[in-house]
Amino acid sequence: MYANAATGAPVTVPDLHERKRRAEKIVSITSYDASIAARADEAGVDLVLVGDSLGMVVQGHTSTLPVTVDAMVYHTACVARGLRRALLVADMPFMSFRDPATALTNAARLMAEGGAAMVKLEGAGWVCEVIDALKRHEVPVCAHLGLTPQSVHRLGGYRVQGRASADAQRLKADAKAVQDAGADLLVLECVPATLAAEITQELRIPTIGIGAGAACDGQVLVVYDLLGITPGKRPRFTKDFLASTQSVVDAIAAYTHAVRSGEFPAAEHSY
Ligand SMILES: Nc1nc(=O)c2c([nH]1)NC[C@@H]1CN(c3ccc(C(=O)N[C@@H](CCC(=O)O)C(=O)O)cc3)CN21
Ligand SMILES: CC(C)C(=O)C(=O)O
Ligand SMILES: [Mg+2]
Repeated sequence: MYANAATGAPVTVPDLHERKRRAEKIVSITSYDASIAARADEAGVDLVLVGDSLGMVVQGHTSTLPVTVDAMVYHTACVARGLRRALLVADMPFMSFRDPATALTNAARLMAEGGAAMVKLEGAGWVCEVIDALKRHEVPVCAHLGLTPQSVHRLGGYRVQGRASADAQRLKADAKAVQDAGADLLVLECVPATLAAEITQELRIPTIGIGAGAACDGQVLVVYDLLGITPGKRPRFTKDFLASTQSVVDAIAAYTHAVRSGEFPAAEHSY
């Protein structure tokens, strides 16, 4: 049984590492407000992410780049008031972690004003030095590799990453590098399922997939995607869980169950 879901005890960073050891899936969704956060907590979600996707799904921009630290702090504080048990993770927005000193200042705001227990940041390379600085100052870190939406102008669109073998090798090396730099968790976004499976097996730290297949140690979805609210063409990796349930809590609970049982994501949601 999932200890924290059964006991109501708060989810901690060591709990997530224990989950990987026991092969128990980690369930995560995004939230941007107290009401959805409360429903996610009630449905048994382990980790709630205040994603910079809020720039697109809340603010209506076409990318995540316009999101400010002030906006992230505001939404993180809103979500914190809705949570009792789930671990609260906040995205560091574009340019907010461009050097270690800036990253420390902004992570401090997300934690002290927003109530986040962990921050997430996209990339490897020079980002490893930032991860190391955050960890030395007791900030738990989630790394994020594969499709990193803050890189949309370099990537040329929201496309699957790591399909060519050279790209796959670089992604594996980056995953090891962020782990060695001190990351506690790794989000893998839009990468082939076989590559995500190999990275998950090679790493000590848990991987959380979005469009990265079922072998990851956990899954995350943008909450409006799993409630079928997002307008326009939906990415392959999403599923509307509200379509077959009666309420928002039931839909989030159905997603939670489907991740824990390994039913979601299926092959049709993977690359
Ligand atoms: N509503 C929402 N859901 C998300 O998952 C999400 C956001 N917004 N905004 C920030 C980023 C952008 N994301 C995206 C957006 C589009 C695709 C997409 O259309 N992917 C194609 C892949 C095409 C290919 O094969 O390369 C797909 O059809 O799934 C993927 C991730 C993920 N994130
Ligand atoms: C989709 C997740 C991983 C994210 O980074 C976001 O919501 O911003
Ligand atoms: Mg994000």
